[in-house]
Amino acid sequence: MQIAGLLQPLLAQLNSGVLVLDAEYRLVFINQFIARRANLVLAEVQGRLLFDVFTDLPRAWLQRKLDSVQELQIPAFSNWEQRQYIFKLPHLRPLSTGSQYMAQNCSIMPLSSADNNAGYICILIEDATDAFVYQQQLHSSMQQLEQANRIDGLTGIFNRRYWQQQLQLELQRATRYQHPLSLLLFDLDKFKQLNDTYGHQGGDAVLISVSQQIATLLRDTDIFGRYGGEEFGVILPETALSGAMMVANRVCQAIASQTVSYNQQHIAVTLSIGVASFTGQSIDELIQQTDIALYNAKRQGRNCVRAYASEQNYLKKVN
Ligand SMILES: Nc1nc2c(ncn2[C@@H]2O[C@H](COP(=O)(O)OP(=O)(O)OP(=O)(O)O)[C@@H](O)[C@H]2O)c(=O)[nH]1
Repeated sequence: MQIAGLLQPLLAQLNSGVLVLDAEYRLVFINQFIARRANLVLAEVQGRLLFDVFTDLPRAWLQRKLDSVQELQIPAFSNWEQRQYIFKLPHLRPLSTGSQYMAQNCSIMPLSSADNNAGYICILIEDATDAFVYQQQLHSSMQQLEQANRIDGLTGIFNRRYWQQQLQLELQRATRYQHPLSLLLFDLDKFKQLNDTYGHQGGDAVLISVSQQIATLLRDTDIFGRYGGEEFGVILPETALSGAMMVANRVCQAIASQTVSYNQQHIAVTLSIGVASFTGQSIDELIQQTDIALYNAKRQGRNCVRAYASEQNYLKKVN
C-alpha cells in the first residue's frame, strides 16, 4: 500500500490539530481534531479564508507569522507560555482549569506539494492544557506556601520573621527617599494573669480578637505583625512621630473601650504602647528605642502610650 493512503486515517486519528492553508490563507484541509472542537465540517469551510472561518484569531499577530513563514520558508513556533491559545477551542478536561479554552503549542510550517509548488502552510496545534493546569496548580501551591511562610498561625497577621524583613525594607526606602517612618510596639497588659484566669485558650481568643480589632484601625499600607507571644508591632511608613502617636492612642483607646467575648464571659483587655520614629538609626536601635518607650508605658501604669523622644526629654528633665 502507498503511504499516501495511510495519511487520511492518520490525520483523522491524530490527537493534534492540523490545518493546511494555501498561499492566500484559504483553508485546504482541517483534520477531525479541529473540526470536532470548532464544530466545523471540512467540506463547508474548504476554500474559505482562515480569518473568515475563525473570526476570533489574534489576526495581526498570526498574519505576521504566516507572512514570515511564507516569505522565509522556515517554520515558526509559539508555545502556550507565550500565548495561551491561538484558536479558541474548548478543552475537554472535566475539571476546572481556570480557562475554558485549550492551551496550545502551535507550529506553523511551510509545505511543498508533490508537484513542488510551494506556497502551502500547515498549522499544527498541540493540546498543552495539562501543562497549563499543572503550572497553575504549582503557582497556586507556591503562593499558598509563601503566604503560610509569612503569616502567624494563631492571629493571621504577619509573623515576626516576615515583619522584620519588611521593617528592613521600609527603613531602606525611608532612608533613600528621606521619608518619615515610625514604629509601634505594644504588649497586652497583665496577660499572664489573664491566661491564669481564663486559661490558655481564653488567652489565645484574646490575642486573635485584639489583633483583628487593631487591623481594622490601621491603613492598608501599615505593616502589622506579631513580634512575640503577646507583643505586636506596627510599621507606619510615611508617618512622623505626631501621626504615630495619634494611631497609637486610637488603638490604645479602642482596645480599652471594648471587651472580648469568650465562653459567655466578657474579658477586659488593655495595651501598653511604645512609639519611636526613624531618624537614621539602625533597625536594632529603632526596635530598642521603641521597646524602651514600651517599657516606660508599662512602668507608668500601663494602658497608655509613650514615645521614645518624649521619654528622653522626660529623663533629661528628671536628671
Ligand atoms: N494564651 C497565650 N499566652 C501566651 C502566648 N504567648 C505568650 N503568652 C503568655 O503571655 C504572658 C506574658 O506575661 P508577662 O511577659 O509576664 O507579661 P504580662 O503578664 O502581660 O504583664 P505586663 O506585660 O507587665 O503587663 C505569659 O504568661 C505567656 O505564657 C500565646 O500565644 N497564647
